[in-house]
Parts: sequence; C-alpha cells; structure tokens
Amino acid sequence: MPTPRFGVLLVNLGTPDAPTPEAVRRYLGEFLWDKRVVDTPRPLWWLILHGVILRFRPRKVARAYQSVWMAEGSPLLVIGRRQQRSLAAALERRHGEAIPVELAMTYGKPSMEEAGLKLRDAGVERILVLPLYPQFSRSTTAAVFDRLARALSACPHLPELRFVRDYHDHPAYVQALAASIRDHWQAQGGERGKLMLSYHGIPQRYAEQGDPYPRHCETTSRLVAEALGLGDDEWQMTYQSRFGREEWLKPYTDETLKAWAREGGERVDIISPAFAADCLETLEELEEENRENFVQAGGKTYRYIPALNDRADHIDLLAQLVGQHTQGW
Ligand SMILES: C=CC1=C(C)c2cc3[nH]c(cc4nc(cc5[nH]c(cc1n2)c(C)c5CCC(=O)O)C(CCC(=O)O)=C4C)c(C)c3C=C
Ligand SMILES: [Fe+2]
Ligand SMILES: [Fe+2]
Repeated sequence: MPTPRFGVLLVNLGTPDAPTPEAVRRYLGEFLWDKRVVDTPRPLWWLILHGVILRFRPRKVARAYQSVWMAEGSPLLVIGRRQQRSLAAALERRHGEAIPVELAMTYGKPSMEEAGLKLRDAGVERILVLPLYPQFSRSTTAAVFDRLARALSACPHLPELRFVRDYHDHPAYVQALAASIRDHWQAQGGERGKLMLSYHGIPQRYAEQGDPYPRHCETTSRLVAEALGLGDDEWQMTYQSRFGREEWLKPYTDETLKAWAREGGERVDIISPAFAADCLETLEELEEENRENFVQAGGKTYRYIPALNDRADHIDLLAQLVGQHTQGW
C-alpha cells in the first residue's frame, strides 16, 4: 500500500458507552475531572465530584440519554462515524488518493490512542487534527490538545502535526448553517419563527480570563443573520447547558424562550451552531426540555433545526478545512 500523504484525526467530546447510570458515571467522572472543563481546586472538587455529583447526577442523566439513544448507539458517536466515512469519501474524490480519517473522543471511546494507532498502521506520518468545535473554547478545543499530547507521550517517534484551532467564521461553515435554516423554512412551506441561535455555554469567568468563545459565537451568529438577510428583531443568540452554581454566559436559552412566549411570541425556530453533531444537548435539552419550557409559557410552535451532522455541505466544509490546513504536505 502506498504511504498516504497525511491522515486526519476528527475529534469530538465523548459520550457514555451505554445509557445506564454506571456508564454515565464513568463518562462524567473522566470528563468533569479535566481541569480545562472544571478548574475548581482539586481536593475540593474531588469531594464535590465524588461526594455529590457522581452520586446523584448519573441516574438522571442516564434517563435523558435513554430518550435519545439510537439503535446503533449514542447519537454523538453514531453521527461521528457517519461524518468520518463521508469525509474519507470526499477527500478521496478531492485528492485522487485515499486519505485515512479516524475519529477520536477526548473522553471515553474511541480513544486518541486507539485512533492514533490506526493512523500509524495505515502508514500515516503527518496528522491534521480537526476538533469538531467551530468556536474555540479552552473547555473543548484546548482539552483536545492536552489529551492528544497525553496520548502521544508514549509515542517513540512523533508524527508531524497540525491543529485546526477554530472555524467559526469560515464562509463555508456560515453558508452551510444558512442553507440548513433555509431548507428548514422551505420544508415548513415558508413559515418562519423568530430564529434562536443557542450555543453551549461556559462559565462567564472563563470568558473574563480570556477564552474567546463568546466572541466567536457572536461572530458566527452575525454572519449567519447577514447571510439570511435577517433584521435585528428576527433573531437572537443565547447560551444553554448551564452546569453548577456560578454565572454562565448570558442570555440563557431557557429563560429567553420563556420570556418570548410570555411576551406573545408564538413561533420559534432554534438551531445550535456550536454542535457539529446532534447529541444529548440538542436532542434532549433543545428538542425535549426547552420545547416544554416554551410551550408551557404559552408559545405555540417550536421547531428544532438539526445540527449540520453529515449534510453534504458540512462534509464539504470539513474537506475544505483539510485542504487549507494541509497545504504543502
Ligand atoms: C462542567 C462544565 C462544562 C463545560 C465548561 C462545558 C463546555 C462545553 N461542552 C460542549 C459540548 C458538549 N457537552 C456535552 C455534554 C455535557 N457538558 C457538560 C458540562 C460542561 N460542558 C456535562 C456535565 C455534559 C454531560 C451531560 C450532563 O451531565 O448534563 C455534550 C454531549 C455529549 C453527548 O454524549 O451527547 C457535548 C457535545 C461544548 C461545545 C462546550 C463549550 C464550548
Ligand atoms: Fe458540555
Ligand atoms: Fe444539558
């Protein structure tokens, strides 16, 4: 087999192996112990994590996973595998040769070690790391970087590496989001609700310490609104998935939805641009939980617009990113 010019490592967050309290406890235990995600001093955080969170949260969260679990497994992983296959096919068409593409998760399986060994076995000496996070955050993208360094610490000869930091303002990303929103409106016979762009939040403090995430989210939102020709009163951006007691980025998605419904807003179309693949945070928190928030407060029509997943224009964006970041290889 000829040596490939390079390989691609797609990375997403990670997800439990099963929708059970035991599997969710293992997953949360690894994820929430990462200092990039929760920076509370270790001894105190160990007590809170093991004494409170991992005792009570897994049961509740496992039920939420059960409501979105697919026949083949967790949505984040099932969709990740589809993205991996589609990207490999797109790259082969584009480059006229097979480019190995592997999927790894920062937490859980498939691990970086597993994916790295597959790339090595395919003869790959140069790796483009593509975290599936359009907007940079220390809690996601930087955590990928740390985990990768840990996986490579046992590697006797490092591969050559490049790392995509973010793509929040890439024209093909903005166009793919705009096209998916237009497709959704068309499927509703042209009926439009107010557009909510709901991003996974982070603690406000992380932004104050220099995390560019909210600036990236604001830019993505403005560019999408411009691409769709929306007026200021036709859209808003918000943050979801709050965790813990401290203040997170505002405005909060749930509170905004309730306020809109109470003010007489009848229709909302909601999209979550920070997720490259649908997962618990979209399929359960947006499709189920926030729909209820809106309807109970008097709203009528609530429509969730799926993540870009394996849409052709999303795969084409990923292939463009690969082409741009592997120049000269
Ligand atoms: C504790 C702090 C958390 C920070 C900071 C955080 C940032 C962050 N997360 C994503 C993407 C995803 N998060 C997902 C689930 C999830 N996130 C947190 C906590 C933080 N996230 C928890 C505790 C969980 C698990 C569910 C729960 O217990 O409520 C997922 C979904 C995984 C799945 O299996 O489907 C994704 C994806 C981003 C993009 C982000 C910051 C920008
Ligand atoms: Fe999260
Ligand atoms: Fe959530």
